[in-house]
Amino acid sequence: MKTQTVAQPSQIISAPLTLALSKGRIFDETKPFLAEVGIAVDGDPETSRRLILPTTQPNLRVIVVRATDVPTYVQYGAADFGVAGADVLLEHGGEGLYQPIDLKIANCRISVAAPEDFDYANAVRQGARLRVATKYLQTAREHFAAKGVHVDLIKLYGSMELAPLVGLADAIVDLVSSGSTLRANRLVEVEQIKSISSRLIVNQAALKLKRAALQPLLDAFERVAN
Ligand SMILES: Nc1ncnc2c1ncn2[C@@H]1O[C@H](COP(=O)(O)OP(=O)(O)OP(=O)(O)O)[C@@H](O)[C@H]1O
Ligand SMILES: O=P(O)(O)OC[C@H]1O[C@H](OP(=O)(O)OP(=O)(O)O)[C@H](O)[C@@H]1O
Repeated sequence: MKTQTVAQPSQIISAPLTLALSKGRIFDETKPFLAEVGIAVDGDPETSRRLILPTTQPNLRVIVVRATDVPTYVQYGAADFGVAGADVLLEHGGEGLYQPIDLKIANCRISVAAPEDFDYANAVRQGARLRVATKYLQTAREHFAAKGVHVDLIKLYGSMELAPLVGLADAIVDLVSSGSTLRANRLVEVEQIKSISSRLIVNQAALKLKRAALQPLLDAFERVAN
């Protein structure tokens, strides 16, 4: 990721825009993209309960939503654009969204993991029916269907690593980055399904109706990403 200095923000946003971000890594890792065009967010979602944050550019505000909700806000036009992980976009389906830029942030992978003492390869070979816990039902369903593995999927909303430790599931489908969460819970990654990074997503109608306002920001995001 490289940064450059370009035009003053007052010159570049010609209509009111709303950017949807989730707090944590997406918020933190999006800040350098805004800094590229001289914009800073006024407020910190880690310490503030405010969900609408102004920025140093009067025509840009940030809304703070759950990571899984970012595509929904953008799809319905409640936000003009946003940043969402490919994992979240795969589950959402991408309807109504234009996905122009891979920002190459929040990099990880979505994988199958199982307890160290579970012979996953053998279970698959023998055609066993596996119980798999995940919040990524769509991705998991497609992955196992493509392999011809029969699975019962159990929907969870977090802490997937716990499920095999207490007998809820044989395996999980979850995000892996450093691998430390798996190691801490004596799980091993048995299959990598897909590399994940975050994308800029834009409401398709906003792209047409607010193109002049959005384009300089899209250009700046593209410059920083590449
Ligand atoms: N350990 C990780 N390392 C790198 N990127 C990650 C990691 N975990 C998640 N991500 C990426 O960052 C995105 C946001 O993750 P984050 O942990 O902030 O939200 P979340 O808790 O998964 O979402 P929600 O609050 O909706 O359940 C994920 O969708 C994924 O693309
Ligand atoms: O391989 P690792 O580096 O351990 O990262 C993987 C963990 O990160 C994600 O969780 P979450 O976003 O809740 O965890 P984090 O914010 O603490 O990374 C994911 O659901 C894993 O639990």
